[in-house]
Amino acid sequence: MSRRSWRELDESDVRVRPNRRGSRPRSKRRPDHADAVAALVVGVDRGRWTCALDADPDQLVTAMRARELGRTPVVVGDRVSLVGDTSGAADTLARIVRVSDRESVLRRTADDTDPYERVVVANAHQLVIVTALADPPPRLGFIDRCLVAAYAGGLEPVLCLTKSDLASPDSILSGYEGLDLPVVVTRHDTEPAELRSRLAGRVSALVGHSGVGKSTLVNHLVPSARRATGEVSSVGKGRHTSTSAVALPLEGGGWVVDTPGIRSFGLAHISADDVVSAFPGLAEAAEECPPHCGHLGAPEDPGCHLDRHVEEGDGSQGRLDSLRRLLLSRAGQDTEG
Ligand SMILES: Nc1nc2c(ncn2[C@@H]2O[C@H](COP(=O)(O)OP(=O)(O)OP(=O)(O)O)[C@@H](O)[C@H]2O)c(=O)[nH]1
Ligand SMILES: [Zn+2]
Repeated sequence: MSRRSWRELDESDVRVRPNRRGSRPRSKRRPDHADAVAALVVGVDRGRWTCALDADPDQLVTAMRARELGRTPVVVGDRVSLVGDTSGAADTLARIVRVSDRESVLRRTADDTDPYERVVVANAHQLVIVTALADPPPRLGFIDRCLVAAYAGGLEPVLCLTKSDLASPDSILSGYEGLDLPVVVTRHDTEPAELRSRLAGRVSALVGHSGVGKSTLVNHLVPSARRATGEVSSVGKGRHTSTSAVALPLEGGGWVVDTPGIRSFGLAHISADDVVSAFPGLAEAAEECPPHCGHLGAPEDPGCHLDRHVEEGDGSQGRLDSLRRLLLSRAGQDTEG
C-alpha cells in the first residue's frame, strides 16, 4: 500500500519549475552562496521576512526573497540561508537564497479570499490546541480537525484546556482517552508551569478560536510579546488584526508560534491512511485492509481489518473509535472547524 506522506504534499514541491527539455541553459551561473548564513523565519509581512540568525532571537534581520527562488513559499518556521547585508541594521535587507526541506507543515484551509490551502507554519514540533472549558464552550469538532492536521503534518498534538476556573475538564478528558494525547489544563490566574515545560526548547504552534484565552496564555509564556487580549479596548491600543503567524521566543529557548486568524486547517488533501499512520499498532493492522479501505467500518468499509484486529484483542475499541471519529472529521462531516 502506498502511503502519501506530508513530505510529498508540501506545496513547494509541486511548484518546482519543470525542467524543460531543450531549453537553453541559463547564461548566468547560479551563485553557490558559500557565505550564506543560517536563519529561522520568525515573521512575514508583505514581502519581507523577519529572520533570526542561528535562531537567536537577539539577532533579527529583515530579508527579501532572492529572485532565483521565484515564488517558493517561505513561511514562519522555515529554516533559510541568507546572503547580503545580514547586519540587521536599520534599512538593511538580506536575501533569502535557500529554504531547507521541512520537517513538518501546518496548513490553513482554503477560504473565499484564497482558494489554495497554504502552509502557514513550517517545522513546528508540536501543535498546541487551545480550547476553553467554558466561555466559549469547547468544540470537539475543532479539536478533532486540529488533531488530523497535526498527525498528517508531522506535528505532535498537545491539548491545552483553558479557563479551568469556569468548568471542569473531566468530560472532555474522557472523550480523548483513546488517544495518546497529552493534555494540560490552565487558568489565567495561575502560572502555566506544565505547559511551559512542554514547550521548552521546541517550536510549538498555538491554535484556537477567538476568545479561548490564547493571548492570555501567550502573555504568560512570553511577557515581552504583550499580545492584545480581549480586555484591551481603548482606541489605538486595539486588538491586533494581523492574520499571519509570528514566532515568539521563549526565555531559555524554544519558540511559540501564534497563529491569529487561522481557525481551520486544510484537510482536503489528507487521506485516511495519512491519519491512520499516526496510530501505531492500528497502522500496521490496516495493511491487511482491502485496497482503498476508508477504515470507517460497516457500512462504508465493511471489510475493514481494524474491526477484526480489535475483536481479536489486539487493540482497544476506544482507540479505534477515536481514530474513526477523526476520519469522519477529515471527511468534512463536522463543519465546526
Ligand atoms: N475566567 C477566565 N477568563 C479568562 C481566562 N483566560 C482568559 N480569559 C478571558 O477571556 C477573554 C479572552 O481572552 P484572550 O486571551 O483575549 O483570548 P484569545 O483567544 O486571545 O482571543 P482573540 O484575541 O480573539 O484571539 C478575556 O476577557 C480574558 O480575560 C481564564 O483562565 N479564566
Ligand atoms: Zn480499513
